[in-house]
Amino acid sequence: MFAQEFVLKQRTEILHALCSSGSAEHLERVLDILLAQGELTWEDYQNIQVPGRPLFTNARQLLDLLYTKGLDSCGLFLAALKQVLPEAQETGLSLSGCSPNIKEKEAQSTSTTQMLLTQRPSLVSKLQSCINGALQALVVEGQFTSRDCDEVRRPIHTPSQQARCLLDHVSSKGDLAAKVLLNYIQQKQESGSPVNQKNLTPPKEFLKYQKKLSSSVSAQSCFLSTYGGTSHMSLDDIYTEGQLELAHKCTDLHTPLGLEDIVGTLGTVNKEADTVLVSGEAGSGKSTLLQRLHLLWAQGAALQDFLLLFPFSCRKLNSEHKELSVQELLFQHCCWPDREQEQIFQFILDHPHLILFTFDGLDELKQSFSDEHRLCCPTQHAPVHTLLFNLIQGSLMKGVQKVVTSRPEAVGPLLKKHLSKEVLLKGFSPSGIDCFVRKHHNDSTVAAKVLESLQTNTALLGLCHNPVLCWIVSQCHKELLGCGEGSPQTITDVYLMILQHFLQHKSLSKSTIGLGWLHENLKTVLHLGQLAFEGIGSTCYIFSGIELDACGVTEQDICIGFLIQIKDTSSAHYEFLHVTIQCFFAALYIVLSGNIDGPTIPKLFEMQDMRETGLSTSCFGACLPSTDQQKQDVVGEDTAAKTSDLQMIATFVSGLLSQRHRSLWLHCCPSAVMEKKARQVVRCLSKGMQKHFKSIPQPVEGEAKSMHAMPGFLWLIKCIYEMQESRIANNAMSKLEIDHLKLTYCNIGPVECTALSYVLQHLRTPVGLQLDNNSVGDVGVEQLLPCMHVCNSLHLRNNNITDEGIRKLIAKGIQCDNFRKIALFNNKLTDACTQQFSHLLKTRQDFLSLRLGNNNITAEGAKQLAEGLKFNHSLQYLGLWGNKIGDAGAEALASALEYSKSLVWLSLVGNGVGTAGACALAKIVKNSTSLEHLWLTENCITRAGVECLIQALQHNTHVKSIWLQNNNLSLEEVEDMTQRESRLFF
Ligand SMILES: Nc1ncnc2c1ncn2[C@@H]1O[C@H](COP(=O)(O)OP(=O)(O)OP(=O)(O)O)[C@@H](O)[C@H]1O
Repeated sequence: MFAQEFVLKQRTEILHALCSSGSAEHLERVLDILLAQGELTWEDYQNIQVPGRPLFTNARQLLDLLYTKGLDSCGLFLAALKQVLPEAQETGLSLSGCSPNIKEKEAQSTSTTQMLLTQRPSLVSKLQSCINGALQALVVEGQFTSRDCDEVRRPIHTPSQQARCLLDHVSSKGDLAAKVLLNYIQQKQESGSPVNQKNLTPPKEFLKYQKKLSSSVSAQSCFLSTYGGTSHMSLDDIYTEGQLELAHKCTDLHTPLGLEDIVGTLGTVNKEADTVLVSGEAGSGKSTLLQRLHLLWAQGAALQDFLLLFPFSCRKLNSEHKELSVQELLFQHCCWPDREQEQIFQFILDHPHLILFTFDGLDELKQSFSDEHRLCCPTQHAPVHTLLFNLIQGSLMKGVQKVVTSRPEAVGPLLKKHLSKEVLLKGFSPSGIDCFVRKHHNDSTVAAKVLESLQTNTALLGLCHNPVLCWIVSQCHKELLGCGEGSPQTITDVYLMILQHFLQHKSLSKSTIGLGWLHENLKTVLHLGQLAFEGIGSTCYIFSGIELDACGVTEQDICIGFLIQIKDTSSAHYEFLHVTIQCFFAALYIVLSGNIDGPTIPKLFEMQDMRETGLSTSCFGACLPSTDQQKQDVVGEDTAAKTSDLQMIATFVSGLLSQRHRSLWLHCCPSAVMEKKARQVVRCLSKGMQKHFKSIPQPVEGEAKSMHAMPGFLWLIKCIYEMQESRIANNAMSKLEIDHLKLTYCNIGPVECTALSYVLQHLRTPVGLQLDNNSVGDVGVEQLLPCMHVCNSLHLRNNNITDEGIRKLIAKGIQCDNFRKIALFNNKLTDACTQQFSHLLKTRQDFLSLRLGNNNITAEGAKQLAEGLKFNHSLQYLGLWGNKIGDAGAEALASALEYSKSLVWLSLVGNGVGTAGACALAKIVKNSTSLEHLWLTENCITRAGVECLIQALQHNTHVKSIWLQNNNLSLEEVEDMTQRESRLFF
């Protein structure tokens, strides 16, 4: 059959092959090849790839065009299709007889930009793994602006789409940009492959093993388990970039951390170690991130410096009770070599730097990390956890790179010693939430409605920064959009929503209306609850059929969808969709089961105290039914995961027993029992808070009474928030008398801000709230508004806050009489927010301190601030270090502050104010009757500028110091001027 006729006759099959996955990737790869071949012009390409148009329409457009172009074009298309989708033939599309594989055009004597086109397919593949590096090279060479970078890095793009977008941008910039990019890729290739990988020819059997491992990794990682029982969603289609940060911030990092940076050298603090830790809260996306890395490696799109990648799940390793050697661990748990095992293993031992191990969920391992049992010999047998700990330390198979994930609680100092670096995964950014919701919903109208409803419920929006909650909200969009006023506010509300969603959608009886849905499914909830509860007690997240039977879990219960079958185990084993769902069911069991006795709830809440006092946390075992002696024996192991799980269960128990959910349990449990359990929770929370308050040291005379958060404080606050009863919050806080509450480096995001604000608004006396170095963000700022009236100062250094957050914060702050100081260093503020501050200064004649250091404020912003300062008579501290106000900004401030009677301290360090700026500022030095300290370090000021300041100082005795380090002054000048004026500091 001629190619043209084939394209016409098999049109439906071709369209199906190209588009049925829902992902645009296949079509785009075919287009890449045709562009490279010159078969499609740039104009053709743009007519086909119309953004926002359905994928099928784009594909049809391509087929129509090819048909009109004729026989050769159709032939080349079919060959391209065969190259992109070799498996298409198995799905009924016969491509045999089509033209042979296409090779990219040799780079003829074309321009460099044309080379981007002719080599497009391979460039797309190479670039995916190094987008950030390529962007940085283009920025450094002045070819790209930060706006270009943002365009390319739009989170809605998959890595391959980012690569294409980068190529298109570079093409539009011309030959020079193209040259920079091609040079970068070449250098990356040369330096990227370790020296001995370049000339390395691994044995044939090794290459076969590599292929087998890679296809098994690909098969394991291409789907997400949370979509397992509900719909089909490939990881490629749903994966959304999370926010990654180095635990030890590195100052020269200008671009956000990318996936490949996790294993790169960036941010390494211990060069001797080979283990990177990715830590993050439950549901922050650690397993999904590893899954993404695995898939990219298997697709050849990232981590190509590693010949083999061995993925391990600590959850699964828990069920390995035999002693193994490392060789058995690798081959039995990841991929079995069909031949020449010894040869393959020897190759691995000889080239450790070409091997990557990943261990997901170290916190779920039954044993806590220890370095007691040393092991160096790869053939020696040992319990799996001993092998794992020795691999992490590098005593076994030194040089193999390891990536380990864990919740933060599990990371003790013992483990930290062996880490090359720690990367924090902080869930989705606001744009990540947007992107995820759009990817989750095929129907863009539904996505828009969900996003709109999140904008009107910022407490819920805050929760969606956690991907697992974002997934639930997207999954339950119908319930969400239908609930109007009563839309979810707390974590418990969100999990109740998914409970209702699954029970009503999958249960056989559809008659559930009103609140009856829970009562009708009570048995299922109790069966799953018992399984979850006992599992947590014994650090068990995987359940056999026998264990399911023991808790009465039936086939029908499984069909509801909360339990999913684990694929790669010999007999049927199940796990909960996510560990947070297991915790939720355990909490439901505590609330609903008649088997739960009196001390269970107090014991659950005492966990935190015990951890703080160093006691064993195995008491949860004592809550288990007394018949289950065998399980109680294993409960002795105290893992960090368990503490985190128990905290989460306690949070859910608080929410489930809150007054507003009581009606749900009406027909499920005697109300007297419910009341009793609720009273227990309230008592525990009140006791916990009292204990915290008692621990606050008495202030030294003359100093503020300050409270530093202790572990557990935020958790207690979150439990109080779950109860949504202001009486409880009021009782808890009204007795607290402190001047300053310090919660720095506490991993506070929007969710914690919501709870904090809910509770703090009940304080009787105002406090200084210090939240420096957290992840508050604009959404968190909005959550803090209800407690602004009790904050006399607010410290939000380094919290990812933008002008948008400030707009809302200041609009509220202006109305709060107590609010007098704000510190916002190291955020993302620009001139756009200075108008708000100007308004604040004009309106509030009692405002004392404004610190905006290290943001992006320029002369325009300084002029705006000056407008407000002209009318302000109270401000004492103004800090603008590390901005870019220049001489024009300095002049504006100087005019506004020249006769200030309040300003005591002014910092303009590192602002490029220059000599002209210094001379202008001399006016304040000369005429202000209040100024004491002026900071002008690092400002390119020359002798002439300092002379102006010296002259001004002659008129003023109030000024105590002017700091002038690192300006444009010679040693002689410094010596001379120091002698003339002792208040100058160089
Ligand atoms: N980057 C992401 N893109 C899309 N969905 C995600 C992403 N990260 C997480 N999710 C969603 O959230 C769910 C939970 O994420 P995941 O299991 O990776 O969290 P985790 O941090 O490993 O949790 P835990 O510590 O409790 O095991 C996933 O199953 C998926 O539905």
